[in-house]
Amino acid sequence: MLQHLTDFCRRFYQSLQATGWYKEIIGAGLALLLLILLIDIIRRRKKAEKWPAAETRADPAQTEETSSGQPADFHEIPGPEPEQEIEQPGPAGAETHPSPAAEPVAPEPASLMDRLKTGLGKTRKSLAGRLEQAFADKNVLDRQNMEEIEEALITADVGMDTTMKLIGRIEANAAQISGPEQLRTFLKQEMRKVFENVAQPAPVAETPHVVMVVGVNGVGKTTTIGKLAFQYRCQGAGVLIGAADTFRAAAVEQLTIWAQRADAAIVAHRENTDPAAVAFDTVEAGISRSIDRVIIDTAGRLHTKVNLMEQLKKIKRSIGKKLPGAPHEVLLVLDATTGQNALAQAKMFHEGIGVTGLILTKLDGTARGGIVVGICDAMKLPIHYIGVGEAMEDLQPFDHEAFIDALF
Ligand SMILES: Nc1nc2c(ncn2[C@@H]2O[C@H](COP(=O)(O)OP(=O)(O)OP(=O)(O)O)[C@@H](O)[C@H]2O)c(=O)[nH]1
Repeated sequence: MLQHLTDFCRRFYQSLQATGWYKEIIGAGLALLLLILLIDIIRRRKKAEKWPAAETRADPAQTEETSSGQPADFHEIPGPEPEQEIEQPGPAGAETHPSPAAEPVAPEPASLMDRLKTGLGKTRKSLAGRLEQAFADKNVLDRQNMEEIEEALITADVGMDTTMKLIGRIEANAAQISGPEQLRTFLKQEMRKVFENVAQPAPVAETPHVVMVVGVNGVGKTTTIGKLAFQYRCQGAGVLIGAADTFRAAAVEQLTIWAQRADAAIVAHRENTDPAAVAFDTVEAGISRSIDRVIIDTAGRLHTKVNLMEQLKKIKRSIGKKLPGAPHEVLLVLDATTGQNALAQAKMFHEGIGVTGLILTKLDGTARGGIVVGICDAMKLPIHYIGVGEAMEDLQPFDHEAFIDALF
């Protein structure tokens, strides 16, 4: 064999020599090789710049026949390099271990507060400015500055009902308030009561902890799921996302990109597959692989005649069928810039499927951050997270003390 190869090479070299321009051919071959190498290096650099986090993807979901009886048509994130995988589960009930990539990366507390303050800057500027203005030429509360305070709260989108409650409390305590500083302290104290009057998010007690995420289109649901997955990964949890918004191919693609960036696995079926089947299969994969957190994305609008709430109820039932007691949370994503519209959506979803907590996004882009107080007061639902920017780290666990401090 080696002999044949050597003979072939010798004959090829001799025939090249016979042509008289063999040097040019070898030179051109080498130049072509160099060019290919150069293009490959540039391509790799560009890829690394675009998706720095995508190189540490988590393991995709299982690919065997789905529980819904369909052939496995998952289109998943390709598997990671072996050393980057989420550790495979041990026997049922065994503790799961995060992959090396899932080492907790605690965000710096100082920068969290800074980001919150920066995000709420517009609301703070408007609210604090108006409250200051109300006492510009006096140091007592009267009808005129009470009206200005009321206007300031309504402009910040605290909502009519909550504003009227706060105004009533200010009037009842008018003797203590003679300037903007005292008013701020009093309002902080009253807002604190609103938040403390609401049940706190339930602790994570079961594995997998299943979170169903709902909300109308455009509120930032996909982005929020990516950021949420990132938060969980930072806590060292293994995360599996179910792409149950199957009515838009773009939604699955977008979610897949966010999953890659957050280093989470994803289960996605073909477009128009029954979303309840995707949810069922995701929970099944989560159980079989001892994943800590399962996040189910859902549609915000349907292109068919199926009623959205009926669809969401079906998804919820299908999750519960696979894992009794799940979903453990139904989180509603609301766009804070839509003000009272967000409150209307909260009422609609809560009546329709029973929401357990809220996530308010885009608080950085609005002077109406008071909606957080109003919505919490009206719905008596805990706020789990707030979005204060478009970056991966810009979803923050809601801390009402930090929020109130950033608001004034
Ligand atoms: N400034 C800011 N932008 C945000 C925030 N959260 C989401 N966004 C932006 O809002 C836009 C919509 O976000 P998506 O995640 O695509 O919203 P969606 O609800 O999934 O909407 P569809 O894809 O239409 O279903 C994107 O440009 C996000 O970057 C936030 O907290 N602050």
